[in-house]
Order: sequence, then structure tokens, then C-alpha cells
Amino acid sequence: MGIIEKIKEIEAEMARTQKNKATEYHLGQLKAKIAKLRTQLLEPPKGSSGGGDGFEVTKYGHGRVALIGFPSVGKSTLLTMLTGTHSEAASYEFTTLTCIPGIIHYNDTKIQLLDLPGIIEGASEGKGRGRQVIAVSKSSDIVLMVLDASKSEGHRQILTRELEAVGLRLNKRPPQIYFKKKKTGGISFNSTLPLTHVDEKLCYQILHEYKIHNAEVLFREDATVDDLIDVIEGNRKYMKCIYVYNKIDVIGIDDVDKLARQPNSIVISCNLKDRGGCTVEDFCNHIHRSLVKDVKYVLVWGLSARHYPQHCGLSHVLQDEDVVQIVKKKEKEDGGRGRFKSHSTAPARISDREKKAPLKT
Ligand SMILES: Nc1nc2c(ncn2[C@@H]2O[C@H](COP(=O)(O)OP(=O)(O)OP(=O)(O)O)[C@@H](O)[C@H]2O)c(=O)[nH]1
Ligand SMILES: [K+]
Ligand SMILES: [Mg+2]
Repeated sequence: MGIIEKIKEIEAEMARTQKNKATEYHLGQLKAKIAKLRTQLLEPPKGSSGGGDGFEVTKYGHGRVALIGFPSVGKSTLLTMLTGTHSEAASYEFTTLTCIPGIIHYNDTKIQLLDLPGIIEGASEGKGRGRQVIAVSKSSDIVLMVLDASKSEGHRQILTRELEAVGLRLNKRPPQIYFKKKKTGGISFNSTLPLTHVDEKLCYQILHEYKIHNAEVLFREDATVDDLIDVIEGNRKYMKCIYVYNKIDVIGIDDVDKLARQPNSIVISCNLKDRGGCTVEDFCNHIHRSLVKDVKYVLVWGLSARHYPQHCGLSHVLQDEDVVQIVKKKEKEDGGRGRFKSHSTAPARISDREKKAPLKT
């Protein structure tokens, strides 16, 4: 029987087993068995160099970001938009068949963005190009999980499971469990706080499954049996993941709002790239409703300005990261000496996330 069949068999057994105090130890043991098999699955087959298929791209720049997602969620469209590189996009699934690198220039930073083939459920077991895609994502510094905002929320869970199956842990920190194998002395099990998921017996059983008979274990948090297995396996990769919900142009604003409020999530539409420009008037309204009527003119530095600084009116469309200085109309108590009074000695910097930031004065 192959490794995948063995995993399936144990998963079926777990599904059949009722979860209660009496079965807890048995279930823990089964979890450890699966973890061991998954680790075996990750080892490259004998005689191969692993990876392969021209999938691995040379690292470049200051950081590497991988685009992971189901087919046709818009990964390639996004890469083409964010980098100078063109990656074929089309309405049919599996348009992208290999790894396509692009570069994002952000100030003096170069970020390597990797477009990858879509992955599907079962990717971790080798379905489609899942194994290669996952190998590349493990080599990156951060994962952008691209999701279709109009599709089921279940997709996020399926992808997270696939990545977890190969030892990736998204937006988690390593469990606070001290674990050290010893030559002799048996197993010493301690905790700095009361534990509700794992007791000494369960810990012994898991260690026994790994044929570990001498070790020091200290729980510094109320960790689970999965956490314990992660620590024993020792090969987990803890990574940041941003959930990117694309295609928000096809859903309602209430749904967009819900998605945008989830942790580590952003909402985008590759189809709306030309809309939604922020004018000087929008910018003033973000600072204070009453500001706009007092504006004499503004000075703008940055991508939207033709010369530095450019004198602009309220209808001028700003670009990300522009610096704006607002010059207000003459105030009554100004004694008529100056024609206007400048209030913003510290210019405000505009960026997508900071459009709402108040103007520092
Ligand atoms: N409505 C809408 N369609 C989009 C958006 N972004 C991309 N698309 C369309 O979605 C389809 C799939 O886009 P791709 O960029 O090929 O998707 P992909 O994730 O790279 O697909 P695979 O390479 O097959 O995995 C194309 O027809 C795009 O034009 C968007 O924001 N809104
Ligand atoms: K596609
Ligand atoms: Mg693609």
C-alpha cells in the first residue's frame, strides 16, 4: 500500500471514531501516524533531485512572494498588473503551467512576485502540479492566497489544509513547547500552567509513536496535541499569509465589507484598476468634512505632479504616495497682512492604506 492510501485509511478511521475522553489517546496516536506519513511524502523520491520540472526560479531582490490559489482566481492578471512582466491570463482553468517571476519595485526595494499554476484539493498529495507549487511557496517569504470573492469561503479552508498538510503554518507562531531529546533518563513532562488538551499520558503515547523514550517536555502554553506533533516533527515552516479576495467587482458592497474586515485580508479587483482614483477633494474630506470649503489651493509632490510642487485644485487626481500640502484661504483674523495662511507645514503623504490618515499640522 502506498503512503497516500495509508493516510486515507487512517483519516477514515479517525472519521469513524467518536471524539470523547476515552478515544482521545487513540486519536492522538492516529494524528501522529498521519504526521509521520506526510513527512515521508515530502521526502523526494529516490534518485530524483526533488523540485524539478524547471519550476524553481532563482531568488531575486529583497523578498519573495508567492501567489497561491485555485485555478482562474486571477493570479496571472494580478502579476501582470503589479509587475512589468506579462503572464498569460484566460477564462479557462490551468492557463498557467509553470512558475513566472515578476518584480515589484517599491521605493528602493525589489520584491520578487511569483505567479504559479492553480492548485486544487489534493495538491499536497500530488494532484496537478500541487507538489511543485507548494515547494515554491515554501521557498518564499510570504504567501498571497488569492481567492475569488464570489466563490465559496470553503476554498480558503481547503487551501489552508493543503498547505498545512505539507508542514506550512500560516499566520501562526511556533507552539510554546520546549522539547529536547535525551540519551537517558526517561521522559520528563512539565507545564507552567494547567493544560486542558494534553496530559502526561497522551504526551507519552505520542512520543512512543515516534520511538522517543528519553526527552524533556515543557508546555509553556495550553497547547494541543497537533502543536506537540509539530514540535516533535520540527520541520514546520511558520509563514505570514495575506488573503487576497479578487473580483470584488462581481459581488455586492456588503459582502466586500465583510471580507475586508477579516484578519489578514484585503479585497481587490483587477478589473477596477482605472476607477476609484482619489481626488484632492476626496483627500480633504478624509481629513475633515469642513476642510474643503477653506482650501485655497494645494501643492502636490509625487507621481501625479507634472513638476514639483504642482499647484492643484480640488479635482486633481492623486496617486499612491503623493505628498500634499493644503493651503487654506485667508482667515478673517489674519489682519489682512498675508493673502493666505498655510496650515500644513508637515505635508500629508497619501497611500492606499493611509488615505484616511489625518493631516499632521
Ligand atoms: N470579473 C473579474 N474578472 C477577473 C478579475 N481578475 C481576473 N479576472 C478574469 O479571471 C479569469 C482568470 O484570470 P487568470 O489571471 O488567468 O487566473 P489565474 O488564477 O492565473 O488562472 P490559472 O493560471 O488558470 O490558475 C480571466 O478571464 C480574467 O480576465 C477581476 O478582478 N474581476
Ligand atoms: K485562468
Ligand atoms: Mg494563471
